[in-house]
Amino acid sequence: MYNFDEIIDRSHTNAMNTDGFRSYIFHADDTMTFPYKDEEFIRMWVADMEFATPDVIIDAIKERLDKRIFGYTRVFENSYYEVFANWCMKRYGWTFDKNQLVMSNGIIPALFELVDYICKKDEKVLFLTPSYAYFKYAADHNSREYVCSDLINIDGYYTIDFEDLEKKASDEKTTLLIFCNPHNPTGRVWKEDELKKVGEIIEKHNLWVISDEIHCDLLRLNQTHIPLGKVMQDYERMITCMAPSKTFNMAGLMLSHIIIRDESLREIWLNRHYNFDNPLSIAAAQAAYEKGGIWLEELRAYLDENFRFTGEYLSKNLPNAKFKISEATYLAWVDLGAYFDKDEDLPMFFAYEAGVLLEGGNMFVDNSDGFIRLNLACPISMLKGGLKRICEAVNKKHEGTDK
Ligand SMILES: Cc1ncc(COP(=O)(O)O)c(C/N=C2\CONC2=O)c1O
Repeated sequence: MYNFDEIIDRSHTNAMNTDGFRSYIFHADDTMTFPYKDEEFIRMWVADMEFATPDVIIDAIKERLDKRIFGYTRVFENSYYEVFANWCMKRYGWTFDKNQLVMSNGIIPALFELVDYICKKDEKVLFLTPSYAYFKYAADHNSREYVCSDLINIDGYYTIDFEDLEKKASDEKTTLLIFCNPHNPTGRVWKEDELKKVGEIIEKHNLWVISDEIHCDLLRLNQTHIPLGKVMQDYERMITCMAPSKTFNMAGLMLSHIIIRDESLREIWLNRHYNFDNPLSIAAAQAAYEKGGIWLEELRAYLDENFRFTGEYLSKNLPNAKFKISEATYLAWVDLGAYFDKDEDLPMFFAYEAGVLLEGGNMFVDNSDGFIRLNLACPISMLKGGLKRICEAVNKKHEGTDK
């Protein structure tokens, strides 16, 4: 049994989570002050976990350290591919040809590059909203126009507006769909019928599609991930992005898998990459997929309980909040529209009034006003403290009103 209740001190580790919030959330420098000391904040924002990376991964890194030489390295041994391909087959019933796999030190940098390789200057990038903001930034960074298709929200359960998606996909200048599967921030796990409809639209309009599946292992226990590539087995204009970074809390090791089916696009990528990788990251990733399954199942059970607790706590203490337990990710997407005006800066409110760092609607491109996103990948004691502060701050704001 792993101890997910353990509070781990992350100070002096150059963690984005503890040291990067002023610039990332508030676009401010270190002179920005709050009524709370930095160490007094309860951090529920950036998507990494407060849990120790699995011991099997740490042991693999230590074993590689004992080899004592860290020269130029890339994945040469077939065992790496076999371990990852086996993981995909066992957990998703899907795999891919070894020659389609390239490595990237992150999915964000891969998105930034792929938009440039795929979309001509006057072409557009399409994605669903609310959205992880880096889909927008990948278009902005490359001076490509982006187009959003708003998801339909019915009492906190989000579905794809296929009519709107089709309409936007039919624009001949829209050539790339960035598809988030599972979806951040709504937590949806797209089902086979939904994926088939998306696939039909992609094929009909001959779109390129990047299926960003970074959250695909962080499922509630009753969910199963279906890669888009499994539904579109023969579609060449597809890139699938996966990584151990979210699953095993190793984003700082900067290793992700980009599976590029189209040979000419893969050639462009390889020609632009001096593609060496960090030997410690390779050792970590291989151990994760080879031996991390037991830890992952215990993590999933712990997260399911954190989600259950969150649902109960909010319904008791913030009855007008709308919240559906995410089908995947460790991110809770909570509609506080009943308590705040549309243009309220929610991250600022909760940092000042509750001492909680969280991400808020205006950080998810569009179709997200009045929402907060809470990272639940933390010990239950931390979660209880964060939820208590959040609810007290909202209720204090509304003291004397009927909300
Ligand atoms: C959908 C999605 N794609 C890519 C990434 C980042 O990939 P990387 O470059 O690390 O390989 C994230 C991380 N999501 C984060 C990170 O902090 N807050 C979030 O929502 C993500 O949610």
